Amino acid sequence: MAVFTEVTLHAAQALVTRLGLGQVVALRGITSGIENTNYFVDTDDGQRTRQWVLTLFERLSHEQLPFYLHLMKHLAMRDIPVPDPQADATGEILHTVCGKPAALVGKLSGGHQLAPSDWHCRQVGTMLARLHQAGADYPRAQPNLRGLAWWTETVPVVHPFLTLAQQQLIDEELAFQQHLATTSAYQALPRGPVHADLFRDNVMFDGLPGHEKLTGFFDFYFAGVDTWLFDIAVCLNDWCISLESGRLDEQRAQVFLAAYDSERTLTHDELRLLPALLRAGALRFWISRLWDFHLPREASMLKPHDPTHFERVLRERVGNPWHWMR
Ligand SMILES: Nc1ncnc2c1ncn2[C@@H]1O[C@H](COP(=O)(O)OP(=O)(O)O)[C@@H](O)[C@H]1O
Ligand SMILES: N[C@@H](CCOP(=O)(O)O)C(=O)O
Repeated sequence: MAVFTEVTLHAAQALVTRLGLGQVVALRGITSGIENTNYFVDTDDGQRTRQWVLTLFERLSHEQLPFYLHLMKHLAMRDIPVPDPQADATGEILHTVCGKPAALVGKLSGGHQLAPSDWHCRQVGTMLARLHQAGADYPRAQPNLRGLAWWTETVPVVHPFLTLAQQQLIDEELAFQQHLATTSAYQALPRGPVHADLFRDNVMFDGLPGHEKLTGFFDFYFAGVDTWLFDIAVCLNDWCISLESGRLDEQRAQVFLAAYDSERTLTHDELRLLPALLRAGALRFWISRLWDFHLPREASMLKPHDPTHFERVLRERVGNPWHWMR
């Protein structure tokens, strides 16, 4: 469990009072997540009990956070199902709790689909395309802070922890991605705000088994302006693969892409560069998992994700490039 900062009832109540939401009736640390401190908070204002998620940002600064929080508000206002950050009487949505930047957002109903079927992939593909389109006129800009510049800076940091074969793979892939970024086809890819971490555990579904409905995307704290194709690749690499082998499940990948494409038609260059971006998506999470695994931060309870998973995914994407045919 990632509770980097212990939040007292007193501190939670002070925020809830400032937001005019009544009394805190329950406060419990959340037993997952690796970036931020998260708590479920239930409040009662005398009329009704409501459920929230309190996030204390452990790495992101007060300067970086307005991009994410206002993006969530922007998307929520355009009917994309995302948690809406709560404002105080002055309209401020970025708060301070225990000396850390913090936000209080609505709790989404339902749970994760950790073994997704075509049914779930279709809904995620459709909603991702809607999110990209709804975000296109978002006025703030911030690059994907886990993009190429960060990979370039972080690969040397994790290098000493790798075998020679791993060093070779990571170096070659980084060089490949650095070259790709200089090409005119890559630079012309459509772009805008992307979630950039839309894994199975960042989407909620609710409803009876086999009929679950997507209730929301959350955890926007890796979002940034990047190519829409990168977001698609991150999703394919998680929603549409066999977790054991890292191989793409072609059926689910077809369904995901067809659903996305029916909302926003993928361009010729997006289809052509998809195999390269699938590699980029794998590299990005291999690096961050290596970094979290070998250079962990202090946390009261924390279970790092397995880096070897994305090493396998990357080897697969390099060895078996996959092209989608409409
Ligand atoms: N808005 C929300 N609604 C419902 N559950 C949430 C919400 N935000 C976070 N959670 C729960 O908290 C867990 C950890 O949140 P997450 O954002 O993934 O943490 P981290 O940013 O530390 O990786 C999620 O897996 C989910 O169960
Ligand atoms: N999805 C990433 C880790 C980011 O953590 P999250 O809990 O915020 O999704 C991974 O799987 O490596």
